[in-house]
Amino acid sequence: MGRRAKNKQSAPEPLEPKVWSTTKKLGKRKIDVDTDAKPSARPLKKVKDIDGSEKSIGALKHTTSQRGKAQKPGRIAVDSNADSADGWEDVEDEVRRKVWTNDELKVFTGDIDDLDAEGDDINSSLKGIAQEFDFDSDEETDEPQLISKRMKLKQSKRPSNVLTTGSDGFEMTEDETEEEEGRTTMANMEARSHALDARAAAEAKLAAEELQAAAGDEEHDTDMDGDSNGEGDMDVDPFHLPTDAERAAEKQSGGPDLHIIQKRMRECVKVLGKFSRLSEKGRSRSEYTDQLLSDIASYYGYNEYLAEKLFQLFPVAEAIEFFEANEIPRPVTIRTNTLRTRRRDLAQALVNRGVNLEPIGKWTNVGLQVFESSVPIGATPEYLAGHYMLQAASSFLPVIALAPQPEERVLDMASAPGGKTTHIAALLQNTGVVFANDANKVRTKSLTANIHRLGCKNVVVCSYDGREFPKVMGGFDRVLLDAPCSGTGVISKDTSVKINKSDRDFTLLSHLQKQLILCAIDSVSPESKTGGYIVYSTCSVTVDENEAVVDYALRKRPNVKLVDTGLSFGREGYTKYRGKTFNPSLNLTRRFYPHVHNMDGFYVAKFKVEKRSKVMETEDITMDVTQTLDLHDQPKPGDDIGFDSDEDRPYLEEAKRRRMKVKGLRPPPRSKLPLLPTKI
Ligand SMILES: C[S@@+](CC[C@H](N)C(=O)[O-])C[C@H]1O[C@@H](n2cnc3c(N)ncnc32)[C@H](O)[C@@H]1O
Repeated sequence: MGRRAKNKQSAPEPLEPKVWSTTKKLGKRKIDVDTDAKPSARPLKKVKDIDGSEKSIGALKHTTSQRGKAQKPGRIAVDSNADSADGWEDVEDEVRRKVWTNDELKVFTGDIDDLDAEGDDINSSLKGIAQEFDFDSDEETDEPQLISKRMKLKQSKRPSNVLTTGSDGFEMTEDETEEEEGRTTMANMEARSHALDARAAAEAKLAAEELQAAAGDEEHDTDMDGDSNGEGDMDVDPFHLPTDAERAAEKQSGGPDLHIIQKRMRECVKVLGKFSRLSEKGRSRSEYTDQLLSDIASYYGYNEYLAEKLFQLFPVAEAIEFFEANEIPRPVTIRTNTLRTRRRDLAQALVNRGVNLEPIGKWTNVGLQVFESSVPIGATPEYLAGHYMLQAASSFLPVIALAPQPEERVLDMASAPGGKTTHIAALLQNTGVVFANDANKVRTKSLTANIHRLGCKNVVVCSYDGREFPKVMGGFDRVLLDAPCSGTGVISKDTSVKINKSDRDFTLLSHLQKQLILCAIDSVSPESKTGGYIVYSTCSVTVDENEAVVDYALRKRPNVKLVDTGLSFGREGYTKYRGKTFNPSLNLTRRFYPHVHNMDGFYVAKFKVEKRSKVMETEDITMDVTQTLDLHDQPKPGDDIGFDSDEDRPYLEEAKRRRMKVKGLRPPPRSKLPLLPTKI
C-alpha cells in the first residue's frame, strides 16, 4: 500500500490505547476553516480518498463501484492442522485497503435486530467521515510545531499502532520499506503491525516529550497570574471574549457562523491553557469556560447540560478531543464465535470474500477489525451461519473481565440483544448454563435469534425486571450487569443522546443502576467454588452511572470488594470527582474513551462476593422506592432489595426542584418535597 493510500482519512483507526492519552493535556488540533463556505453551514467534512485527493463526503459516494472492481478476493493457503493460535503466514491476498463510504452502508442487509444493540450497529458505526480539526494550525500559535504534526497524523493516517495478537505467533517477515509501499496481505499483516507498533512507540515518546514541555509551560503560566514574560506572545492579537451584551446580541441574531464558533473555541482553549498570559484583563476563567461550553454545545449540537457534564470529565483540551471523537465512527469489529469456528479460519473465509481485516489487538484473541469489505459484513454466509457477531470492541471487555469458567452458572441480568450473552456461552464452551435475562420482552426476540444463530446450547432466556433477582433465582457463580444507561459512550452511534439527556435522566438511571447492582450482588453465591464474581458495566462515561454506583454498592454491601478487572488497558476509575470522594479501590475499575482507546466509551468494574456477615444483614435498611420511579416503561418489582432511598433523596429532590423552576413553578421548601412522582 502506498503512502498516499495510508493517509486516507476515513478508515477506522486502530483499537489500541494511545499511550499519549494517559497524560492530562493533549495537543491542539487544526481547524479547517473554509472562508468561502456559506456563513451558517457546518464546515464541509473532507476526506482524503485512496488516491490522496481530497473529496467531500458527497463526492466519495460515487466511488463505490470503482472500489468494488479494485478488490479481488484473496487466495488463501493456510495449514489446516495448525492450531487456532497459529499465525496466518501462508495466507496471501490481493485485497487493498479502501475507504468506507456511505454507499457501502446501504448494501447492508443483515438482521436488523443485531443492529439494535449497543455496540452492534454497523450502519451507524460507518456513518460520517472525520473532519480534520487541528487546534494547532493557527498561525498565531506559539505551541511547538511538533504537536501539530503529530495531531494531524493521528487523524489522517491509517492505523498507526494496532496491537498485535500475541496468541497468533507471527514472525516479523517484512522490512519497513515493504511495509510502507507494499500491499497488505494476510501474511504480512503481523509484520506490519509490529512496524506500526514501533512507530506508535516513537510517536508516544514524542508525545510524552511534548506534553511534558506543555505541562511545564502551563504550570509556569498559571502560577504567575499576569506576570509572565509573555515574549512569545508579543505579536499575537489578543482574543476578544464577547461581553454579555455582545453575547446577547449574537443570540438575537440567531447565533454566529460556525466558523466563528470554531475559531472562538480554539481561542478559548488556548487562553484557558495559558490564562495569565493570554486572558483579557478583568475577565475570569469561568467567563472563558462558559463561552467555550456554550460554543461546544452549539458547534457539536449538545444540550448545554450534557455538554457541561461531559466537559467536566476532562482537562480542557482533552474535552475537545472527546467531543471531536464523538463525531467520528468507531472501527467496525467482529467477534469470532468460537463455538462455530476459529478466528484464523473465519479471517481467511472473509478475506476470500474481499474483506480486509486484521486482529484487533493483544487483549482479545477472538476480535477482528474490519477495514473494508466488498460485501455487506452483516449478511455473509459466515455471518448467517453464526461464525461471528458484529460487536463493538468495547463490548468484549465486560465478558473478558467476567471470565466465566466451563460448567458455571451465570446470570446476564440485562442481556438483549445478546452480544455478551453469546460471548459468555462461548467461553463456557456450551457447558454450564447462562440465564439471559432482559426486562424488555420485545428485545428478547433478537436475543433468542442471536443465541440460535450462534449455536449456543447452554442459554435460558427469561424476562424479569432485574430487580426481581435473586428472588426469582439466585446462587450464581457469576453475574454480568451490563446496565441500562444513558449511552454517553456511544454518541457517535446514537447522536440523539446529545440532546435528549437531562439531569433527570441521569438521576433516575443512577437510581435504577444502584438498585440493579445490589440485586446482582445478592444473586451471586459467595460459596461458589470457581467464581463468586460480578461485573458491572455501562456504555456511559458519566461518574453518576459508574463510580457513584459502584461506590454505593461497596457501602451497601460490605461483603463485596473490587478486584482487578484483568483488562490490560483502560484508565483508572475516579476515586475523587468534583468534591466527592469514593472508595480508594475504585482505581481498580476501568474507563474507556473514544478519543483515547478508539472504542466506544465504556466502564467496567469487577467485584468479588464474600459471605455476608450477620452484622451486615441486620444493618440493611429495607425500603422499597421503586414505585416512585418513572423510568420509561421499566417494570415495577414487588420485591424489597434493601435499597436505601434516603441516599438518593437529595439528588432526586434537587432534580425535581430544577424541573419545577424550569417550568416557572415555585418549588416547595426542600424538606416538604415528596420523593418523585414525577408529573409536575
Ligand atoms: C446496555 S443494554 C444490554 C446489552 C446487552 N448486554 C448486550 O451485550 O447485547 C441494557 C439492557 O437492559 C435492559 N433493561 C432495562 N431495564 C432493565 C431492568 N430493570 N432489568 C433488566 N433489564 C433491563 C434493556 O432492555 C436493555 O436491553
